[in-house]
Amino acid sequence: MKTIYVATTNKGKIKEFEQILSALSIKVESLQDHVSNMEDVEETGDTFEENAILKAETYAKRHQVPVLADDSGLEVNALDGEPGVYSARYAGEDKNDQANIDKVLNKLKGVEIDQRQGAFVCVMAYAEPGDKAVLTEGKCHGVITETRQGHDGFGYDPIFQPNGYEQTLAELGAQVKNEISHRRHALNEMVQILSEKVKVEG
Ligand SMILES: O=c1[nH]c(=O)c2ncn([C@@H]3O[C@H](COP(=O)(O)OP(=O)(O)OP(=O)(O)O)[C@@H](O)[C@H]3O)c2[nH]1
Ligand SMILES: [Mg+2]
Repeated sequence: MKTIYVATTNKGKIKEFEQILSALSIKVESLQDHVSNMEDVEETGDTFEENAILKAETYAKRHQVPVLADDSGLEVNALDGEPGVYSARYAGEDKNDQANIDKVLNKLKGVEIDQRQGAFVCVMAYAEPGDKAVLTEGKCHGVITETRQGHDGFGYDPIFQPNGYEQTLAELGAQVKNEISHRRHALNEMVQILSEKVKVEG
């Protein structure tokens, strides 16, 4: 199978892509390690789908390699789906995880635990140079805790407790997260599609 390049500027995501895909026996490389000038793609879409397509198709065309990219984020029911597509930049353009967490916790101050449901969403896009992207989606449902707990992972992991667990993703650690995460679910489906594609294309 040809090498697929994972295109993301987020170090936390790269680690998860590599761990999940190696468990699924797929070899990937980081596009950032392959090219010297991986400039960020501007995320001008209003939906995860639009931004995932933008990233995969633009990087594939720009660097002439097959690309996997995702657009992901946290949707909180009590905040009408915020931070959503703006998850990385919720508290400002400098993408500060700690400030983003503070903003969510402040907005949810006084909201009871049974009203703090939310989900991580991941839209995965695979594109070959010049072709339209193929998309899959994964979700991980849970609740937003009242305080930060744990140090693993990235983003909002310290305040997200997946359904069926008593700890946050940051406490549960990479092994558990990568079994149950939105990214894992989206990649499982994508790997199925890519293996069918290989069979058809020979
Ligand atoms: O706690 C978290 N655990 C996760 O598993 C997770 N997945 C996404 N997110 C949040 O959503 C943003 C993605 O935004 P995003 O898809 O635009 O990615 P990004 O800007 O970080 O990098 P790139 O891939 O676009 O280069 C991230 O920065 C995080 O704030 C997560 N938070
Ligand atoms: Mg981004």
